Amino acid sequence: MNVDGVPHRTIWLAEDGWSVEIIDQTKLPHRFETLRLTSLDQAAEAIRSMQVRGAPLIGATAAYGIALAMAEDAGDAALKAAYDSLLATRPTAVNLRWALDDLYDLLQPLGANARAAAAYLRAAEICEEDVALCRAIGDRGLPLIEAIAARKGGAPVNVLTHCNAGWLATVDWGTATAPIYLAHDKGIAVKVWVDETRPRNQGASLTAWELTQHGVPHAIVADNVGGHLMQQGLVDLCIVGTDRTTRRGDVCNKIGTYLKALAARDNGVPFYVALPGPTVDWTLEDGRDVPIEERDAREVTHVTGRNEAGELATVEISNPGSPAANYAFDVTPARLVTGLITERGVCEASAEGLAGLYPERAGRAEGQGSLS
Ligand SMILES: CSC[C@H]1O[C@H](OP(=O)(O)O)[C@H](O)[C@@H]1O
Repeated sequence: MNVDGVPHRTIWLAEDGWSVEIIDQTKLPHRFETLRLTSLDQAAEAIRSMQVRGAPLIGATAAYGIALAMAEDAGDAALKAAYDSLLATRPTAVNLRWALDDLYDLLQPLGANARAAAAYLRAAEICEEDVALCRAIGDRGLPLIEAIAARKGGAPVNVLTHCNAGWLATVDWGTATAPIYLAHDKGIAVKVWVDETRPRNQGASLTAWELTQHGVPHAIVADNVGGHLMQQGLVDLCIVGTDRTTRRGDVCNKIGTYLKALAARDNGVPFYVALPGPTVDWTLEDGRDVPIEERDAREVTHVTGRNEAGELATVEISNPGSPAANYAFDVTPARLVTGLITERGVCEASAEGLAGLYPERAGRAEGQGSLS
């Protein structure tokens, strides 16, 4: 999407043809800085430190991480070590394992001298595929917003979203935001309630920044406000992203998503989840089996922002010495999900719904072991 009017993606091959550039999302919204990755370790650290984040973007970065590793050493041991190193960065987004398996299955049969070129080619393909998948999610989700707009006779469609499932979470377009961007570009009045999304504040710092860049009306709200907005009839639709959705439609997403789904159900607000095919984990049935990342407690006890002097600073916001728990994701059971917006269409959050859109994958899933 555009940054100050200039088209950008979140990750791209540098002009030297081998290093990889990313937007350093830990600096947003106060600094727009790009970072050049020149090694496997830098790619792994970019994922681990959330310089890049969001399931599809994590997958794309991992793919380029393998390519960077192959550029240095394309031997069997190096390939396996790169796979293991990147897999260990973050446990929840299934796109990470999906991309690593894709690259490994492609490269393992090749001779070492062919692996680097093949890896870079496939990483670029994964990025292009993600852009197309997310754009298609926009097309598939747009009618949901249009139908509400028609009912409201021109009054804004109020959409609540959680965390950042925007173009910063993908290579471009985003998942939850793709229908919003298309509706806005089509002249439909939308207003986005942006959950700040503690503790990393991806909503307040990333989604709000994206929407501002695109000119989409929005308001940041504290995470605990959403239920009140729904009770007051101020939310017409919830659209969130996901890091891993099981084959029966259980949705693992940023912590707090489950609570929003409960409030939506209690208030009759449609609750949709937007995802591309690679975010479905066909090997898992029950969402309670999805590995939930626990991150550093310091992300809860401290916050980074811009001080009065305009400098980025980190401050302690909690009682010094008090322990903190930092669960990064939760699972929304399929029964609370109105529908899944995928690049192939909108379906029920159920095994039948997903199998109907992805018959070739549902069939293969029988008997597969679970992905970690
Ligand atoms: C389109 S995937 C976006 C998904 O990823 C975010 O998690 P994180 O920022 O920790 O990578 C969040 O769960 C979003 O919904």
